[in-house]
Amino acid sequence: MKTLTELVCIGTLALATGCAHGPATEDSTYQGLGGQSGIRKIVDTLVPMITADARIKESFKDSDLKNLAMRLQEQFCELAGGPCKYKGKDMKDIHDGLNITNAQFNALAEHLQAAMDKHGIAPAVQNKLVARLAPMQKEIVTK
Ligand code: HEM
Repeated sequence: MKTLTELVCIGTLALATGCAHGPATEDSTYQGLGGQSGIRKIVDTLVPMITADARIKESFKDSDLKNLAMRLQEQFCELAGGPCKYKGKDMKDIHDGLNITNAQFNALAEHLQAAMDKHGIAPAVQNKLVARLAPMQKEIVTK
């Protein structure tokens, strides 16, 4: 078993190596999603799935779907460690008053996974993105 000192040394070495290569940006998830064009394809598959699903489509009846697609692309790109900045509204503010349930949140997450499957995204990469979206559940679900 490694001693604490050894572990600290390994950690320090890893940090030093990271610093030598510039700021540590975790972009393997972004690359795994296929970069900007891969993310665009996923979102372009996802949005029609959302608006066709009886469990959630009612919420989007007055929505600007072009704007939604653009914001989702920015958001997924940023969360995946890509070179984007989400410029949309605060997650709590935009979803407030929609009375979204856990089941509806899960429905959207399932569609996202199906869209990623359709574009051949590796399960480990899918899991990373979904794990980064998961903390938003408490901001989005109000019912
Ligand atoms: C993983 C879960 C979800 C994520 C990451 C997410 C993300 C987003 C984003 C980025 C926007 C755009 C904000 C903006 O326009 O500035 C948005 C808007 C919206 N979301 Fe969600 N959302 C999620 C779940 C849901 C669910 C489950 C529903 C409804 C059942 C929902 C309904 C809406 C509606 C109605 C809008 C407003 C669209 C518009 O009118 O422009 N969202 N969401």
